[in-house]
Amino acid sequence: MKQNTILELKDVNKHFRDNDGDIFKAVEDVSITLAKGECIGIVGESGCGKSTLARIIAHLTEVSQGRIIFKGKDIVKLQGDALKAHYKNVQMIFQSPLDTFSPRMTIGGYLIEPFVNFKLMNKKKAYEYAQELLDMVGLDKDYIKKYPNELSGGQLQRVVIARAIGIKPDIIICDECTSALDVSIQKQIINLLLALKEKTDFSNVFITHDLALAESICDRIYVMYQGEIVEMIEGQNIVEEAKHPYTKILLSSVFSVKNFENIGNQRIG
Ligand SMILES: Nc1ncnc2c1ncn2[C@@H]1O[C@H](COP(=O)(O)OP(=O)(O)OP(=O)(O)O)[C@@H](O)[C@H]1O
Repeated sequence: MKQNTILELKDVNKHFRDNDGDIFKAVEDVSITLAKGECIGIVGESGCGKSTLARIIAHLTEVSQGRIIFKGKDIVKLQGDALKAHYKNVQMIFQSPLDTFSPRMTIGGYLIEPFVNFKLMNKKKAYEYAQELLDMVGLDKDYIKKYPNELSGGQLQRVVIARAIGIKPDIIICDECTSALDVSIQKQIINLLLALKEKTDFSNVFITHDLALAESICDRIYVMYQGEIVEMIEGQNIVEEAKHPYTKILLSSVFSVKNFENIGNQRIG
């Protein structure tokens, strides 16, 4: 393990049983590492096991086999209070922000929930902090009183990011966190994540089917195919470095790097 490694998955497997009782291997012998402040990408087509792997990292799904070393300790068997405490360390941002909210809870209520639940601060302090967080993600402080249906998808995703950042986790997992948004809004959210990452130095697991997007923001990319990691590539050089036939197919079918670069160069503030 490298000195600055924050997370290491060693030969992790997740098997499900289908309706006939047969075993289905959703994640097979996956080994990955994540260093402090690093952004790794997990890329692959729908159904290859990306979300299952994300849930394993966040400890929302138990592994069938393998080890998960977080800050030097195996966390696979964490339970009770220790597990509850660990949930603070890893935050997830999902594809569809609206699913994350209860329609009857205000944005303020949503934002203060973890701080009050984890007993990190009292309600008054949490409300003040929630306003700071809204400001940090480029939303007006008055949004605290609004309900989810009064915000756009992009604004809701900013609120989700605000809450995740506010907990000061070591790791943020973004699971297709921009896929449900319009292209221009996607770019704003990515730029926001990059800016916040610079400020707060969290480590990032970025899950996407979009190799171009992964290439533009990740330090390293793991390519996943049918539950296995088939290739690991250092970011920025996917086209030159890709060796595995599956990665090459992804490259040729999923996107045009050139087109994305043209859009990608126009940063939205
Ligand atoms: N709880 C479960 N029980 C049975 N099979 C499951 C379960 N969760 C996931 N799977 C199966 O595991 C495989 C991987 O699913 P997963 O959601 O991890 O893929 P994915 O790459 O994230 O796909 P997508 O991008 O479409 O979400 C799929 O075939 C899925 O049907």
